[in-house]
Amino acid sequence: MSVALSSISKERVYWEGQPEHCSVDPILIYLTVDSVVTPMRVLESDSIASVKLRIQQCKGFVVKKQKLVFGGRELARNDTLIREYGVGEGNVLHLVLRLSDLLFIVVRTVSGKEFEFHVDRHRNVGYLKQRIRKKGEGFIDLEEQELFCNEEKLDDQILFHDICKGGDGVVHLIIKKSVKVRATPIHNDLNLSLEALIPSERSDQRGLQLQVEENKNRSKPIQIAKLPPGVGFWLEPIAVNPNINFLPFLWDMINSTYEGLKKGNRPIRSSEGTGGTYFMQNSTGQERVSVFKPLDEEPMAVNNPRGLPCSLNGEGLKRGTRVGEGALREVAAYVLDHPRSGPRLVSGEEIGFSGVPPTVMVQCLHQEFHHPNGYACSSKHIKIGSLQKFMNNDGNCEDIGPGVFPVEEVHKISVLDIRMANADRHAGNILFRKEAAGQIKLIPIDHGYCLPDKFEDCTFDWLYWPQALQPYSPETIDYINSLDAEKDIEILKHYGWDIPQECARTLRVSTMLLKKGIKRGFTPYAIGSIMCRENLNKESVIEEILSEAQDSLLPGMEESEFLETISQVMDSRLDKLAQ
Ligand SMILES: Nc1ncnc2c1ncn2[C@@H]1O[C@H](COP(=O)(O)OP(=O)(O)OP(=O)(O)O)[C@@H](O)[C@H]1O
Repeated sequence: MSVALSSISKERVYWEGQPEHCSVDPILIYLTVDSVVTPMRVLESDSIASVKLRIQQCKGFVVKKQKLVFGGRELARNDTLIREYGVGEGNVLHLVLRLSDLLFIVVRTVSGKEFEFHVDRHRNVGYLKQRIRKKGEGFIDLEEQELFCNEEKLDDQILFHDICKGGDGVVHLIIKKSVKVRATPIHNDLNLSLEALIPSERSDQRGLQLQVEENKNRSKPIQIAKLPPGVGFWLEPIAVNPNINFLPFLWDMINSTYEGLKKGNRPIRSSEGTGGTYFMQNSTGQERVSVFKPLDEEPMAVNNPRGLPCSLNGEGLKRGTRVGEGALREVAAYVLDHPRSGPRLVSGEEIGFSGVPPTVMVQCLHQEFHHPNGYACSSKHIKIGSLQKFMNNDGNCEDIGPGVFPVEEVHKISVLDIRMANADRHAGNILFRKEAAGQIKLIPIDHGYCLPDKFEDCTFDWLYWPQALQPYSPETIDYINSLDAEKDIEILKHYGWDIPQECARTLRVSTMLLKKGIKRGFTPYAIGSIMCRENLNKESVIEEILSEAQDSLLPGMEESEFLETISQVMDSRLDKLAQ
């Protein structure tokens, strides 16, 4: 693979901690991040986890925020050796950083009093002022504040994202009355200083000062983006089947997103995720109402904003998926997440058994989306993608230990992932919310890699959570028994997705496995383990079952006969496992 991509950073080629006595010769590979290419030496026998650790040591990017991609495939298994993924001398690895949308902000007054806030990097300065007002009532008069950056007044509308271009940093604010401001951008962190007067200090006529300091390595001033005024937009649901009426709550989501755009509240691109994910705001701009994921910005798609190369053969980042089909799969996951009372078109209920947020296919036009080849307000630039309800949350499951999750919450996710053969269930794709009673609710998101046409990349982080070892409750067993893969395929067709035969087979086989598993009293762990590979090169039990059935496949055999064979092979394998 060619590496003449851009300037090569002058960092050390050799890693610190490289064992000198190492018997295996190191290989030279190239790491690209933000279009900067860094040569690095690693051992072919290094695991993905140790390569990530080296990247953390060298570049400071926290391991769990790293996603490595090579040859169009995510190097998702941390315990796998890089040579098992086929990485060799001279190859290029793409590093995608999943930055947190939350910034940690410390506001300090001149008297040294400190307040701490977690503020979304897409919030503006005005929003922070409101938070300060609530928290610091009585000693900070925000009416008198003026915030400046680089000697320019910081408008209330300016987003922290535009101030803090680097990683998920800590932001220090000091409030004063002077308008002198200095700003220095930094690589990972941004340190803002905003000094405020407490009432007794106001009399000394000291003013407000915002300083941006920190990171010694870079000195370029921050460019605060001056957004042009809104130039038009478009948002419309796509219904392939004109007989389908969108349920009222879906219209609410679409309409409030539309109103937000109409009021000029621009889509905000998430810092997390490998594809383009945009938070859509309501008409006041104070709330997020939906999340738009355009097809052409998916990982490996032509307009991916994270610098990932285009797929060469059309395969997506996970085996058995196609680039440009993520939105379809997102919608399919919602459509098939039936409420306990039955399919949504009958029950009309918003949230299904597993809690997938309401999702529809839309077309949307806005200049804020990624248009690397220029933008014009024309139908040529309309993007098609999934629009999903924004779910208020307190973070994702990577942020906290799984011990606090209720068993039923983990089980509902396991049911979804097994039947959809989800190839992207890492803990970051489960949001959590603390309910009023202190209970934790899990919200599964990001289903663009479900229903692959092969099981190779299925991985479930919950497999290693203690709740996965608990048996399913009778209610969950009833729900599983009510599932019908044939009806599901019909429902998808009704919604406009004539699912390819191989993906339909995945749905049939995984639903079959789930049902046969619970009949034998298997736990989510036992069923999930059958579906996931233990390591990269060892086929999973489900893959072995399919191969065995394939071997007895006769020319001209109908799909139904093939499934019958799979069923028999599966029975005998499961019976052995049950012994
Ligand atoms: N429905 C939702 N409600 C609230 N936040 C959401 C929702 N969907 C996505 N997000 C936020 O947007 C971020 C990026 O979304 P998402 O994970 O779907 O993108 P992606 O590019 O597919 O990511 P990944 O790298 O995990 O494949 C998530 O980490 C989450 O914080």
